[in-house]
Amino acid sequence: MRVLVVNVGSTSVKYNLYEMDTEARLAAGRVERVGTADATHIHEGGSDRIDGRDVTGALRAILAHLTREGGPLPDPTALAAVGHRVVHGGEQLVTPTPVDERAERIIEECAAYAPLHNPVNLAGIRAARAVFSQVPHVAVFDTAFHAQLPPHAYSYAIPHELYLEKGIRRYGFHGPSHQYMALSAAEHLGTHLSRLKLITCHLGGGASVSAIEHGVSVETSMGMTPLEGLVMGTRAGDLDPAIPMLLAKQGMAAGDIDELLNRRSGLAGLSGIGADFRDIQQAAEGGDPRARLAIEVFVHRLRKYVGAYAATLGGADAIVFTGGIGENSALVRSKVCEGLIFMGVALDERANETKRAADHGGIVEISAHRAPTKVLVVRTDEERMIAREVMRCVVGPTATIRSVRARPIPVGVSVRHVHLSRADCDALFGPGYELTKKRDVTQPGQYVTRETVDLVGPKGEIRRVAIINPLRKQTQVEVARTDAITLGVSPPLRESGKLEGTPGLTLRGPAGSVEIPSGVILAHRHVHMSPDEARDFGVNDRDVIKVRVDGDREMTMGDVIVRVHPEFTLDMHVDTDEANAAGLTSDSVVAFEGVQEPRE
Ligand SMILES: Nc1ncnc2c1ncn2[C@@H]1O[C@H](COP(=O)(O)OP(=O)(O)O)[C@@H](O)[C@H]1O
Ligand SMILES: CC(=O)OP(=O)(O)O
Ligand SMILES: [Mg+2]
Repeated sequence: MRVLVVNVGSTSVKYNLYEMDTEARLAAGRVERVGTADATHIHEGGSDRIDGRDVTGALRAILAHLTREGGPLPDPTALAAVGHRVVHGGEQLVTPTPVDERAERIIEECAAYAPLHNPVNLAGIRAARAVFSQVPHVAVFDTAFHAQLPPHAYSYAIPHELYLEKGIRRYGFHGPSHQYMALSAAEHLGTHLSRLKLITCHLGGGASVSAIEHGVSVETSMGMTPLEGLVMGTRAGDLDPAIPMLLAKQGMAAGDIDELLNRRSGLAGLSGIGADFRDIQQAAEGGDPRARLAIEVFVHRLRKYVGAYAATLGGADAIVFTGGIGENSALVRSKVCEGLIFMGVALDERANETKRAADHGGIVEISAHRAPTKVLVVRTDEERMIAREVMRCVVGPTATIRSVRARPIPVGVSVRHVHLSRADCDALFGPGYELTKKRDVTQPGQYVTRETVDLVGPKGEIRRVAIINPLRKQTQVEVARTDAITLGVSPPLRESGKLEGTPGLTLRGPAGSVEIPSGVILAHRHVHMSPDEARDFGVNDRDVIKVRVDGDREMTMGDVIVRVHPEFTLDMHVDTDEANAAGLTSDSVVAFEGVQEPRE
């Protein structure tokens, strides 16, 4: 089932299209500078200027791109649902909600609490509902992951009636990102979430930090609105609440105060340069004192929260960083962690400087080897979390993949087959015979032929065995152990092409028989993948990995060899014995569990 996730920001529309059976990302892109004459759609194939004067225009361009000939969604009705990130749903909308008129109305009402986000989120929903009118739309709220904050964390120390009557309390935001960080950290550390205490820092345009205990958010820095807490691109974060009152008394209008604290403060206000951390970092390196101050205030505030949350949790097993700044700024991570040795934090500065989450399957450890508190950098994936919630909402809880980083690998069950050499093909089918194509197999350029051969062994024979073309240098016969017993041969477990010392067999075709002296193997299970996919998994060619098989015959399969080649597509090959033992078919997926042995 295909799910499109749309994340509409103030100036951009980001989207991801997933095949949720495997969580494969079929397309991803964004339209930048929405609302201007320069709206640009950036996608896998490059970038196009589009008519994106409003969100509807941007979504039309995205739809046209997805449904183009040869695109990932040739038939728009193949879409199962559209998921929308919505920042605030107030008290009424917390769990993922199918969008209808009532939901739209509540999101509109909550715009007062998230002025930078809800209006554009709603515009995105309305435009997408117009463009994709046939499918369900689901709103997934930033607040959901914080729904279990305890009362002592969500209550402000103001008259309790204000909570009871007006719902004034801490809600917390960036839920999908904090959840993703927690799940990734648990997978990386090989410990169940229920045994972990984590401090997760999402540092992007907006920034927030959460304390997560047993997988539950127990404290978070954003409040009633996404204005409280850390220093952000244009938002002030924490400040004495008397300041806006003073400004109001001096005649500043409420709308202007809102504008000041939401759009003209934070890094932009302190530095006078703008909201982009890269520009500020560059200016600071050039000696600009206001840029330096902006970074110092940013880091100081974050350290304060990290220390406070360590106290809240009674210590932390890991600190996790993500978001444009968290993922990319070694400077910020280094300054935040400086002097936190009292709570077990020590960075491996070299790893901090050089390692990138994106190059290590989305998560990388940058703490010193024996430091008790791990420091992790994660490439967040809010959209994947949202897509899962959409599936839960539309199809039901069983539809979602449990593993977090969920990197499922499709399975191809490889039935016994033969690869022929030119000479053996001639002997079996006649000189110069050209085998004809029946159907493609998953690896590009390879196909099953209409012709078959019989295998004749000392104990028995197996008729009409498939041939896979193109021809090879040496004939190779791949059988399952059960087949080998039938034939009366005893081939070793081998990788394709490694045929020294393997037993032979007789092949029988319409034009004659050949006795091959060697070439019979039990194919070693393996995964084909492209270099991009390998990078995504954080594995290298010839690494040995483990995968988990879910289902009625759940098991872990080790000794799976990774084979990387630009022409490979992601696919794990097992033989029929292995497939039957594990209940796998060619429609199954397995979950990547980790590297068992790196290539020596
Ligand atoms: N290499 C980098 N070094 C420092 N900061 C970076 C780097 N790359 C991106 N950033 C910062 O990340 C922030 C944007 O974060 P991001 O998570 O992409 O934004 P958003 O919250 O809008 O989705 C910007 O301040 C940007 O300058
Ligand atoms: C809630 C919030 O601040 O989101 P963003 O970081 O996308 O602005
Ligand atoms: Mg963000």
